[in-house]
Amino acid sequence: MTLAFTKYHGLGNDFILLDNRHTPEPCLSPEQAVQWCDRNFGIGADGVIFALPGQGGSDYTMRIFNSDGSEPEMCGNGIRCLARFLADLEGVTEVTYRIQTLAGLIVPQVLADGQVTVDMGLPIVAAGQVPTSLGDPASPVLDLALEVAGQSWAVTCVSMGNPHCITFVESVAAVPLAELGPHFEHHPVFPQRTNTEFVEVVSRDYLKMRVWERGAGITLACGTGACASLVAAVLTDRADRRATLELPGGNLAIEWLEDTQHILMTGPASRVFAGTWVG
Ligand SMILES: N[C@@H](CCC[C@H](N)C(=O)O)C(=O)O
Repeated sequence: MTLAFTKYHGLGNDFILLDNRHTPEPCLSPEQAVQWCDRNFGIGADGVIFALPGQGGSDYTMRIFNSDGSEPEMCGNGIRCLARFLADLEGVTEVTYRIQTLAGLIVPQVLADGQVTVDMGLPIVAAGQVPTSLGDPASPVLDLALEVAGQSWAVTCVSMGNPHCITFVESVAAVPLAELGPHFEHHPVFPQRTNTEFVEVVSRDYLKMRVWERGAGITLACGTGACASLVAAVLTDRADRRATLELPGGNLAIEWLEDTQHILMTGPASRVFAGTWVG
């Protein structure tokens, strides 16, 4: 099979972008996505993103397969990369897209300075919709005790269309992420698994975050995770509604708007190389 692809990253969270605008189904299977994401035997990436035709009035549709082949509902760094990819294909430098995703309609705006601002929609905090079996299904999970790997953690759960479990710690550098991540990801209280963020509050407008992603493991950044972490920090009175989220791969600006209750995320999206798969 011969197929053209382009590699992008958002703060080191890297993706293979495929121009799939002419057919409604992804051109790769989940199994092929696993092969393409392999960093030794394939191209190497945290996921594969498909630019599909629009539906229901949207300009385009985004679908994504994680590097383990699972399909998440949304991807924050990924949708910035998709917006940049589409702008590059269309030869424009400033544009706003309406993108349909499994998490609903998401609106990225490509800016002239190279940044991309995304209206990430509404956060979801009712436990039953994250989803988690922790606490009362109709209420938020805020600093609830959860036993993981023989230790009790105070967790807060937020969905940005995909599930996130946020734990506030004194030092993110001290967290044994590779050891703890799989235990959180596959914990029985998360029926669809979960992304797992550890957050250190530097100030009410500056948070440090590290992430173990569902279906991808440790990544350098997670856009939906940064949004979920800001929401968790506001709900537990640790942060204000606008903050910088410092990730190992760089910084994101996140704001939870008072009027619409939508989350805005601003950050870069970088094109790295284009190639042809000949496997
Ligand atoms: N890194 C992404 C999240 C990608 C999906 C995640 N692994 C999941 O399965 O929910 C982001 O930037 O949001």
